Amino acid sequence: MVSPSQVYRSTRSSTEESKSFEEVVIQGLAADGGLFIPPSIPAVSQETLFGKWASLSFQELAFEIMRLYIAKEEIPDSDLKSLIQRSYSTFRSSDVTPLAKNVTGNEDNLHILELFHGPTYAFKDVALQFVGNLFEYFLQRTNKDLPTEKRKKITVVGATSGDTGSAAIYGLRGKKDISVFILYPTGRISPIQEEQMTTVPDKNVQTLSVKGTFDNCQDIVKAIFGDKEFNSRHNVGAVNSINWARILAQMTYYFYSYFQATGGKTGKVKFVVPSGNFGDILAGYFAKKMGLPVEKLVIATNENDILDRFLKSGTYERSDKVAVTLSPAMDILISSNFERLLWYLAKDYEANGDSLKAGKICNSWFEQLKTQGKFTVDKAIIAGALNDFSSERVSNAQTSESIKKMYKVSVNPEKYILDPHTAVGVCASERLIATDNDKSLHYISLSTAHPAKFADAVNAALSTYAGYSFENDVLPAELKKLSTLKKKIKLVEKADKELVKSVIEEELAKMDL
Ligand SMILES: Cc1ncc(COP(=O)(O)O)c(C=O)c1O
Ligand SMILES: N[C@@H](CCOP(=O)(O)O)C(=O)O
Repeated sequence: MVSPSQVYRSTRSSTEESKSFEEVVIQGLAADGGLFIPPSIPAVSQETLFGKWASLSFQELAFEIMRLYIAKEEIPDSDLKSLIQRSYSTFRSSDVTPLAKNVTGNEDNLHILELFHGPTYAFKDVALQFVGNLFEYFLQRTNKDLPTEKRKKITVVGATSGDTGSAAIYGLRGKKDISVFILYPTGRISPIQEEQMTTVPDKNVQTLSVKGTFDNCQDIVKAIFGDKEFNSRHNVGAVNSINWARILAQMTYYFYSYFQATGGKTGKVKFVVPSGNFGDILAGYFAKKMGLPVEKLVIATNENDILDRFLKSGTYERSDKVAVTLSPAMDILISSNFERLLWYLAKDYEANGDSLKAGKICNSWFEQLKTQGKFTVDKAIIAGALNDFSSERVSNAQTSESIKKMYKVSVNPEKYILDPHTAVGVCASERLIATDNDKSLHYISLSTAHPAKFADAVNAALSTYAGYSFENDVLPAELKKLSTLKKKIKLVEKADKELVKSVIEEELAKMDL
């Protein structure tokens, strides 16, 4: 039987309509512009968590979690297990997401959750290796026994500020019946990120370098999903965290690292998450709501601080201009996934648990955002959000200082090198350690990328230290060789939906898949 957490609805819908897991993965964004969510979050008992889940491997845990959100009728146990095994066999660590415990060695209980051991050295691999295999699985099943001309094909269109793009490309390269188009803002991603995306020779992949910002790219992608005619012609698929499967796959590491930090027991844990589009920390929210006893989820932002401002004021307001920071993957004005959290808050604190009403409320907020550039929520909503979240804003200078400090004080291992996004989280963690002043708390600070991806920021912080060498200490051989490979980039001179659509059609014809 299909359980309530295995059917989905749009955050903006006020009708009874619901969708299956396969439908939401393939469709990506709801037709009304909302995001898909399971209206009911499954509860896991403390006995199951600490009596069973605490001793599972990463892959076993992923299976238990995903099973709660995907009906057996859609993916049988054996197929789901094999999808999970294949997805994490590409990681360089047997733990998939290892926890560097007590990096500062003292009694801070500061643990760094290393999420960068996948093929593209960023946390996105944890979800996108799985999503790539999931697309392939659903398409193979749909196309089984169909003649070539009748096969369903998917055109993936994604926006990136650097990391999603390469993780999506590595998850989908060479996959049958799938073409991939990734939009990124020209000049606003790091050289290694650009090399990772543009040196993949597979003919089903094309990167589009768009003159504009990440938000321009993300807006174009969402508008393309809303373009009924284009969408029905090309079956547009999503790899951004608007795709529910991204959030689902990220839940595993919250449970797994919690058990590693506490030795499999109940403990006091805060997760500190460098945040931009709110996809990563949202997975932590689901873990908490499922029953993982987390004290707080801490949103760490850079100078693009819409989330921090919202939690402090109750107003969600788009700034006029994106700040260029040392953590460019978080240079985002609108946090796409925040809409999912707002739906649960509306349901719990304004709609008396009524999903249809929550959709109506959410829809009116996002209408206001579109027409007035902002909306304000009731105090009860903010109070509800503060039960689960707190936030910290970290400046460029503090980010750089955090990289330096960790290099100097780390003992486990010594001279630990943070990427600038991770440094935003670590800076926030250190503030909390000082203000909480509670030795029983564990701080799990999420490390979202390998430092090699952000050479300029890391070198600017560390190059004056005797003995430090980026080439020897930071850069993996696999990334070193990228600069020697041929690049495949298509420049898009204007951030314009129609122009992007025509480029995609032109390139699709050339791919001839
Ligand atoms: C390295 C890195 N850190 C942090 C983030 C922020 O994560 P999220 O957008 O899920 O909040 C991103 C981009 O998404 C990223 O690439
Ligand atoms: N920081 C991201 C931006 C896209 O976010 P997503 O999580 O919604 O895919 C990136 O690196 O591209």
